[in-house]
Amino acid sequence: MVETRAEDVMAAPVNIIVGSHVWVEDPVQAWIDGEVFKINGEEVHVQATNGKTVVADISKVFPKDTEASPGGVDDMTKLSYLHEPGVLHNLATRYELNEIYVRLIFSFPFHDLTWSNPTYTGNILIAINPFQRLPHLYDTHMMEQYKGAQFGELSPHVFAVADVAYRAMINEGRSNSILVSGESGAGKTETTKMLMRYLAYLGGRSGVEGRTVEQQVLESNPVLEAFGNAKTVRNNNSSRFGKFVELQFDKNGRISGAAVRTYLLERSRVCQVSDPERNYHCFYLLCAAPPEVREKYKLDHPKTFHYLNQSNCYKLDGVDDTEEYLATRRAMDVVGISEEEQEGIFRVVAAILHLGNIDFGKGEEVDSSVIKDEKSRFHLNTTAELLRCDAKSLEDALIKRVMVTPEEVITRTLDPGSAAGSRDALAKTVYSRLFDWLVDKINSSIGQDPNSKSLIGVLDIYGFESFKFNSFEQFCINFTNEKLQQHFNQHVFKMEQEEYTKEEINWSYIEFVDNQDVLDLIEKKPGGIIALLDEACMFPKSTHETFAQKLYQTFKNNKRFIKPKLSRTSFTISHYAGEVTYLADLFLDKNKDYVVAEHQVLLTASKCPFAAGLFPPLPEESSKSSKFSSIGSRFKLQLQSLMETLNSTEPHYIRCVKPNNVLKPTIFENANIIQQLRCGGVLEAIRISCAGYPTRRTFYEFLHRFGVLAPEVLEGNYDEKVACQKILDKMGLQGYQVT
Ligand SMILES: Nc1ncnc2c1ncn2[C@@H]1O[C@H](COP(=O)(O)OP(=O)(O)OP(=O)(O)O)[C@@H](O)[C@H]1O
Repeated sequence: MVETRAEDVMAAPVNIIVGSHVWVEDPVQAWIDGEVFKINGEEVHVQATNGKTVVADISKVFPKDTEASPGGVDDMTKLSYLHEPGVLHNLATRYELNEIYVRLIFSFPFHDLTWSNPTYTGNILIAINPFQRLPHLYDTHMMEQYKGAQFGELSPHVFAVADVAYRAMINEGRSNSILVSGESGAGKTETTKMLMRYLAYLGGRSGVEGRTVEQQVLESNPVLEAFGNAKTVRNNNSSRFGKFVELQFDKNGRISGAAVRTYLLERSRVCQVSDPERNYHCFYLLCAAPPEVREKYKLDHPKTFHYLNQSNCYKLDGVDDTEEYLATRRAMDVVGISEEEQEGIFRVVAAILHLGNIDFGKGEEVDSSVIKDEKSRFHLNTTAELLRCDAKSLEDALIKRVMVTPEEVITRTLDPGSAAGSRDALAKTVYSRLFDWLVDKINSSIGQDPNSKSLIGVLDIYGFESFKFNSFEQFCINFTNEKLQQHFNQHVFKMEQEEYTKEEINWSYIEFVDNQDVLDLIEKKPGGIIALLDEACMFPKSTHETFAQKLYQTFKNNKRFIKPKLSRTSFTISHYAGEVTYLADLFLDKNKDYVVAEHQVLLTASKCPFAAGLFPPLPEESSKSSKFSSIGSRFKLQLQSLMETLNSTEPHYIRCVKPNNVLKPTIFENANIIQQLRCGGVLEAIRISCAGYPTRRTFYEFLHRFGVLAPEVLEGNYDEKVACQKILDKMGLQGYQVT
């Protein structure tokens, strides 16, 4: 078999001659194809098929495969030229035919072209969101087909990934993980659900009635979605948290337990929504509940609530909130949330809405406030009723702060702005505690299998983000992606090296982008950004400006850190996927992770066991000691533990791609997709792959395709292998291997 390195066959300028069919860059289309009509030194003149004439540097001109299959190929490594325009064109061709999956197999010099003994390790499945239901792709018939099918025999599919992970687990007794990534709206959650359905199908108990583990796992999705998903500009059903679902299997390959871990719920959404987005689904579905429920909670149309009416969007196309309410209740039944608990949950949700309607006016004393009017008083009383706490205590907890000094106890009042801030802080805390409670409940009700030796984990986590304005949330998200990228690099790199050594193939060190320096910049202790942020949060006099100055000083010579000119509070990190500028303005507030003592006391004393249960009394010690906890550091620890779990598994990668920003079928935006392939590490994987030996051909295939280059060789009566060697020598190619 002949293996050629990508550089040798694809980008070599020597291949580009007048008459060559090529790809050239285009500011609008990203890449356009055409024919070379003139070459002037390094300058290549191309007549593009869209009528344009383009002059490009020869290093930016790539050969086009004129013999490419009109339907595209299901595996990128079957492309003759594995370069960016080729990859993009292949995806576009397939997407047009509603073939939304393409795989990229890392190129190891397996001799066996039938792929009868491959591992799925090192493959990436690229999934392009179809933005339309394709039921035939996911029905039971399809699941039956993929069950135990030889890898590569059927088209690429999420089921194939899950099937390989499951088989690998059964056969080798190893844990596996499937990492699903992509930007918001790319299809991660849908993909994850499909994976879970298929794994439940493989590892479920057929014909068992009642609440099985697999049913509970599947039904935990609608519950988590009702409380953790919202409509955003980028996705009508956007998960505002990261999720790792761990399915545990017994020795017979049956699902015996499961655990859900969640990451960083977006708390600010509870009290701040911008048009045309929505708050979390649960608020709207409760406002659309049957009349007796709404009456009980004194609910009205969402537009009457401050936390919902900051945006004009109340309804979602094609979604009936009343039906969603009932479906959520049913799902809660299945996952084992009792009637009483459900009552408590919705009472808390309603209380948050009423809480948001409490406004404050100026009090008589300086910097003090009062409940603004009768309407606010009504909502204050209703909130207290729903939370089963004393209305006066609630009022005090919102507008007063008690400070205990060694000498005396001082009561300080808050001005109306601070009181509103205190109200919002309470709403966010209660909501995030509620969400964590749901996750814990789902976990305890599904149950863990302590005897399970192997698991399959599915990670559905936010992809790299870079907006016009980026804040602490994007910082944490991009930190996550740096971690995952490092995991990916290490895995692929290690694996390639092992394969090459096994095959006794000469290879040079593949220089891949190592992002350890970015990770150090962010998480190193002491001295990394998270550590400096914690320090700033602990120091009472810090402001976002002093924090930013500290960063500028500390990382003056760090090549991954840039201080933007003219800015006093923003900083830029050079991430693996590109530069992102963060506004430090809210970093300190957003990093602080403490519950106002007055809020804690208020809710601990609630007569509603459910609400009080969300605020267990703090152990004596921790309330006294000033042990500092921050969102950033806690998240860092969570990520560390996730990485440890992932490192003990065999990973499989699915990169979801969002083909357009209008969320419509059939629209394929080249530049947008290229950007995602870059951020998602796909192009990097191709680069690593190209540095190896990605193009594999049997001797027969090679002779058939390239024999024309040396007809005399074909005529000679050579052994196939020798003939291949002669062709390669004649063409002066270097870096190939014949094995
Ligand atoms: N395989 C699919 N078939 C049909 N529709 C899909 C598929 N994948 C995604 N979609 C559509 O795209 C929408 C967005 O997908 P999804 O919610 O899975 O994105 P996401 O990557 O999880 O986004 P976020 O990060 O915002 O949660 C879905 O609501 C659905 O309408």
